[in-house]
Amino acid sequence: MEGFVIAVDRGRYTCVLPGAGPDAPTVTAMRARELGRKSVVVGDRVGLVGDTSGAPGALARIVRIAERSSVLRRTAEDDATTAEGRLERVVVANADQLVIVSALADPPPRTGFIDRCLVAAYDADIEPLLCLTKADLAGPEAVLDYYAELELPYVLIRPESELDALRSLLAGRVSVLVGHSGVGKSTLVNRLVPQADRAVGTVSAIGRGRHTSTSAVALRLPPAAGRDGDPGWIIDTPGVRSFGLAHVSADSLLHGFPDLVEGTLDCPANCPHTPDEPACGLDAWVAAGKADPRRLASYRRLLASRAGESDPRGEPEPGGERPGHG
Ligand SMILES: Nc1nc2c(ncn2[C@@H]2O[C@H](COP(=O)(O)OP(=O)(O)OP(=O)(O)O)[C@@H](O)[C@H]2O)c(=O)[nH]1
Ligand SMILES: [Zn+2]
Repeated sequence: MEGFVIAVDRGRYTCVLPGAGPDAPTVTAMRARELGRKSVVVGDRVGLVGDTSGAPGALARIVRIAERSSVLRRTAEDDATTAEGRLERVVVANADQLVIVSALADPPPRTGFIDRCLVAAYDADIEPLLCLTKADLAGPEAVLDYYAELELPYVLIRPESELDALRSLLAGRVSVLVGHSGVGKSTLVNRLVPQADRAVGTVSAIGRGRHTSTSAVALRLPPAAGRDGDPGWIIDTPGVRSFGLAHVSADSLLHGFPDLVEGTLDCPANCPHTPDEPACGLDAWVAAGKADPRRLASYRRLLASRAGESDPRGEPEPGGERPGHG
């Protein structure tokens, strides 16, 4: 039997069988020994044997993991020079889209976080979608201006707005949602999947027990009125507050900044693109108005945090870096 892993909890994997309807029971499985050290994560397509009836107490075994079409990874820290920094985790397998949820106000948008997510998305070969919430509180102009050079798809969310545009972007695909605490991600998940019942306004899981649902969960989207076909799946990732990028090479980091790529064509071979490299073409590129200087600053901040030079947590940026303030 083929299964799709929708949740992982202490060595037990919850799977759904493709073709089984939304009301079919889920199958609980454990890993078979023959899998060795290979980890099974949410989004994996697996081969199941044993009792796949989904009856209470039934336990199936995962004997095979299908080749993954994409792998979203994160590292605990950014610093590629330390063992802790290199500790790499697969967050989700086989996602098609990374939905970066950012509030337009309360909390204000952090383009440093969004840039980090974009690097992770391009690195994983997952399409990004910018989901700007709390559009009732502030306009999107400053954020959109910052990303003007990128063809970054986006949707705006207000409390009373229809979610049709978002639903059509989610249809038929597996989308992972990431966002900082308080941006309205749980509110959005509950609107998209009313039966999900995700906790809203819980402030943050930080400081609580580690077991307070910090692992990823895949939720089946309900059929949308007037639309046929698979409505898709969303994967909520309550535990992912940031993406450490130590596993991403300096060159791959640049893929998160497509507006800067052309500016490196005249760089010397093996240019580190750092501010202390006088021959780096990026300074001239920005000086010539070909890209926004804030974009280069953000790229170099990520480069530096990877090299262990600055704030290794890479959490929010220093004040004044917000769009429209730089
Ligand atoms: N004005 C406004 N407030 C919103 C909107 N969406 C969510 N909120 C409020 O923002 C607060 C945080 O929302 P949550 O959904 O809990 O945010 P979260 O991103 O899930 O954060 P955690 O619960 O910490 O994971 C709540 O008080 C929501 O009612 C919105 O579109 N507009
Ligand atoms: Zn360079």
